[in-house]
Amino acid sequence: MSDMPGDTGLLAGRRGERSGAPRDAGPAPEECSIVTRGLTKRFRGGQVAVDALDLAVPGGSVFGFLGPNGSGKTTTIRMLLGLVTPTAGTWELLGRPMPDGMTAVLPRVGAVVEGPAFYPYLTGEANLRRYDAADPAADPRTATARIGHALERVGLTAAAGKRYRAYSLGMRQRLAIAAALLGPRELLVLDEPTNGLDPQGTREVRALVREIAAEGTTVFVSSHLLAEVEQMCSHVAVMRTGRLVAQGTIAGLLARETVRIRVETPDVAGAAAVLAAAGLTGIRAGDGEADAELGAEEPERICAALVAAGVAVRGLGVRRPSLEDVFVGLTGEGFDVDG
Ligand SMILES: Nc1ncnc2c1ncn2[C@@H]1O[C@H](COP(=O)(O)OP(=O)(O)OP(=O)(O)O)[C@@H](O)[C@H]1O
Repeated sequence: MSDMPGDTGLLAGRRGERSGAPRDAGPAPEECSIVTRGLTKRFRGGQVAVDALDLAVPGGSVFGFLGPNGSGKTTTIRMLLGLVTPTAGTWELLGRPMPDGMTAVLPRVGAVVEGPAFYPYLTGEANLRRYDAADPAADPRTATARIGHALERVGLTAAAGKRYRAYSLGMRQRLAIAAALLGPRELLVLDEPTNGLDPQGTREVRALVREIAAEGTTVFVSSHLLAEVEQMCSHVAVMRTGRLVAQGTIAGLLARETVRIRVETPDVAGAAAVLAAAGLTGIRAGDGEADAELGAEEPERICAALVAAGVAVRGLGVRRPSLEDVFVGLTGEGFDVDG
């Protein structure tokens, strides 16, 4: 998704405070499915759950809304959908200012926010039929086709006649997504869709999210799992205690970090000299290994230079930064990947 608007990592908050912060303003608001400005929620008792949030979710993106438990993700999603009233700030969904545009926009938005209430003794299909019948905008004459299509979209056609209680956790979550997809949706909002799922269920949901996005629906998905967001999303925003730490494309955020080359060798001094001669910087000579910032240099050229210089190479590796490295760099602390 390299043609996304704003294909650079963005620092959140007041730009320019941090030296070297990109000054890219991000995607234009009219290209965004979700825009928030200064969105804030202070609960009674004074706790600020979401603090002056500025989000820009480009249309067509799979946008990961990442943060540890309690960082304000669910509260944000509930504000976006009109389930919680913000204390301050404004927001737009699909180009319409909220909450005024709610009635017009919400039919174009699918959401799985709380665990959906499905009847265990009904089949998946019958449960969807109940959901569909409860929607006053849904034409009952086309219900069967709509339900069939939703089941097909989430890969549950073969299991449509099974009772919900016999569904695996992954199938249950896929049924919840099917319920959110009963109408044609331009935006799908999922709050921690893989929470509590086993690895198989997680894979199913991840694949489904990618498919839905490939069909053109913008997906806004919250998660406390870094690796999951890295695998599933084109964009990410990171929350920490109610505040936005960073947002942008994953590629853009990763590009901020340095790729390093590491040489395992008994001749550390010789290796360091070759790395320096190749013009690499940030050289570190350790116990049995030397490493340096690779920059735009090609690892195979470094390998050839080491061999040509007679340096005995036991191992050679290129370390590409992970999203976690980015967050450590941005926040100065680690991210609890397991929540
Ligand atoms: N109704 C409420 N009244 C008071 N405080 C609340 C309320 N709802 C949430 N909070 C608090 O606001 C903060 C943010 O909670 P929120 O549920 O939005 O975080 P989250 O990132 O979605 O975490 P989780 O994944 O655990 O739901 C938390 O400290 C939470 O205790």
